Amino acid sequence: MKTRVFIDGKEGTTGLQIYERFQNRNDVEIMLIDEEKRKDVNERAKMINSSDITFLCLPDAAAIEAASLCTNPDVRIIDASTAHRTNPAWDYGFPELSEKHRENIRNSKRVANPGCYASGFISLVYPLVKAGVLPEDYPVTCHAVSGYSGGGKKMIAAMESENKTKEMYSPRQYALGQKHKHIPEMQAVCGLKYKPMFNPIVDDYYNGMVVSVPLVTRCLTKKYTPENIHEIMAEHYVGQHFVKVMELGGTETLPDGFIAANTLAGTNNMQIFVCGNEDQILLMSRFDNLGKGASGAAIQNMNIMLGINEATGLE
Ligand SMILES: NC(=O)C1=CN([C@@H]2O[C@H](COP(=O)(O)OP(=O)(O)OC[C@H]3O[C@@H](n4cnc5c(N)ncnc54)[C@H](OP(=O)(O)O)[C@@H]3O)[C@@H](O)[C@H]2O)C=CC1
Ligand SMILES: CC(=O)N[C@@H](CCC(=O)OP(=O)(O)O)C(=O)O
Repeated sequence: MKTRVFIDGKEGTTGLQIYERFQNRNDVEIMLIDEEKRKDVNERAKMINSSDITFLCLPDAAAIEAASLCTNPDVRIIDASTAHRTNPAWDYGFPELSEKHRENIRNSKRVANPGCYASGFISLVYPLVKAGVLPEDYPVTCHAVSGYSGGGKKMIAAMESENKTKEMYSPRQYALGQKHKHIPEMQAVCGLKYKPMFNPIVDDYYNGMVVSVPLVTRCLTKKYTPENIHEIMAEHYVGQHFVKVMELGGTETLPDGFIAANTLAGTNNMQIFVCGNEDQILLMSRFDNLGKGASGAAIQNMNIMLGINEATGLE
């Protein structure tokens, strides 16, 4: 029997990508809502309650509303929005973090898909807190660059409009007040005592991102070298299909010393780099904000929930 899937917000950036990634799958039946009724609460409630799995690809308020419309206890929900990521009643959809995360997702009725920047940050910080390398009170800082599709339909329209201003052709740093919506999940999932400083930059290309976390080795729980950190990261992600720890220093992958943010666009892969020297270590995570940062991760989570190969439809 096919899995009946409803995508609430199918006309948006994430919803459309999920829909497109299902096109070659014959184990899934996509439930289509009448175009004029796609924002009609009663019609959406009907669709949600007659699905096996519903994806929420909506602004936060609409995602909270959609979850409250679900009265059928058998329906499983995967929410791509920020709304439920630190809600303890929901499971955080990052299966590579630990066997427990994967098992929780497998058995879950409510999965919160990680934020794109948060995915990169957590992929770097979580293993080091867990291994006791990074003290919980470390003053973590993070810089990141994203393609403009991360801003959804509105930003895409602005970046592709004829009225694009001169500034929009250059990288633009934002969230200057340190209130970015991903900071709470970064702190909570990693178990950090204090909020990380987070400095995102959006640039003039469609998709792909790099998230960087610098570490000063004298402030770690003891003196660690890049080799030590690389070994810990490699061990943490050993055997993972989508998350790979690259060679130390990026010597083969980045021979010219540049890390471009768009090379994994269109994939669900994530590459982790450990660079630097014995005083200062730079950790970087590269992936697609629309892939492992959104729709790819959402489908990977669905595959795990269905008990099938997690890479189904994602190659
Ligand atoms: N873009 C990205 O890289 C990522 C986005 N996300 C998250 O996923 C969610 C969706 O983001 P994204 O796809 O970028 O956003 P978009 O703005 O591209 O799409 C949102 C969609 O939801 C629709 N919508 C809005 N309100 C309602 C409602 N009440 N009922 C039904 N549909 C509604 C919109 O309709 P209309 O077409 O009329 O505007 C639009 O089609 C957000 O919470 C976002 O934060 C998560 C990870 C990455
Ligand atoms: C470039 C850009 O604007 N990016 C978005 C984040 C995209 C994303 O992942 O948002 P979710 O929280 O829904 O996951 C932002 O900074 O708000």
